[in-house]
Amino acid sequence: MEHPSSFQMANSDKPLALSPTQYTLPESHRPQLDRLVSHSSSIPIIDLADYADEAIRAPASLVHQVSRACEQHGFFQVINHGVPQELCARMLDEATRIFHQPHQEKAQLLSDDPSQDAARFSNYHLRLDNGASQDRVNMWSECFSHLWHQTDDFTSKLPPSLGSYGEVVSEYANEMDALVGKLSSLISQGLNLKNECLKNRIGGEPRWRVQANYYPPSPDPELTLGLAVHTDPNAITVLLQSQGASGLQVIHDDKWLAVAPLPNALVVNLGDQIQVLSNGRYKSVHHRAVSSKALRVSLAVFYGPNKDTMISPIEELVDDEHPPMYREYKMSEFLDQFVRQRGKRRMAKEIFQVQKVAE
Ligand SMILES: O=C(O)CCC(=O)C(=O)O
Ligand SMILES: [Fe+2]
Repeated sequence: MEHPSSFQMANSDKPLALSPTQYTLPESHRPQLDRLVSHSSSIPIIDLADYADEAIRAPASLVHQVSRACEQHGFFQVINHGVPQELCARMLDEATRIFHQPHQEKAQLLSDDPSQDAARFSNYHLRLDNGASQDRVNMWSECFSHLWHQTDDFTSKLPPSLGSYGEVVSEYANEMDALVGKLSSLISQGLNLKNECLKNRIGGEPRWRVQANYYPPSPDPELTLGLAVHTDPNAITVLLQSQGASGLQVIHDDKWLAVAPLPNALVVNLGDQIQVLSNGRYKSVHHRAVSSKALRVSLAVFYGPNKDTMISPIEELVDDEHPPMYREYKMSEFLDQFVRQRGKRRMAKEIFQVQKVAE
């Protein structure tokens, strides 16, 4: 058995052993997998077959399904989403391959700086409260992330060592652009807004970030975590996950709900900016990735406002009965907060919440 040292988990060809200090969660932070709410219930599954063009009004039943999912779960899966199945498979293969590159190649892109926009490998951690015998625990995962721009030279900005990853992610991200267009239109319609309202508020030069997550088989899934509980800081996230092992869990009614990988489905979740723009009507929901005995790979595409964009609740959603829940802020302010609270259960949007005045 091998103890994974810094960032070589995906490179080991032997089963990994748990080092007691680096990756083992103290009892107070273990995932308590046996307390999971039953696998029979899940997040909504929404069929997009009847919605091909973001500019047209969607059938009322579809808008209703999306709106209910956004209000009640903040998460749903989409099927018949228009992204070719063969491309999704290639994308996951490429993501898996880059984690298997020789460690020396990956080490050159290793960075602990969360504000870095260029491609980087990293490993998340959980900061423990003062007084615990250890102050941090590494997550049982490796991540690779970078910004994506819809420009011709995007792939040339990625390190050449990544090989064909660049072309595939570019093709995939173009598909995400089309899908996110449909999703933001449906979400706008659910809020009784014009189709293009959310897209306009997020802005003509949105920030797109891609993050591949590699979760190696864990010797004891009860003692490790793939990704600690968090909400996404962007507007809309689309997650592609490998088949087989399930790992994503979302909070629903104060309980953990597992999001089973469905063939040919993509997981959609709302990020913090939709909660703010919708004046609290649609929820950015806490989620985490738990470990399992099998390998799991996922690839998240994050769509959100760029750093210069001003964000505040949309005027049409504010009235006497629904006063603004958040003050206006610049997205860079939000991201600064997000980085500052790293390793913790973040409360970034709460910083911008309008305090209720006691009557
Ligand atoms: O891998 C997953 O299921 C979750 C990934 C995730 O939440 C993230 O990258 O923000
Ligand atoms: Fe997430």
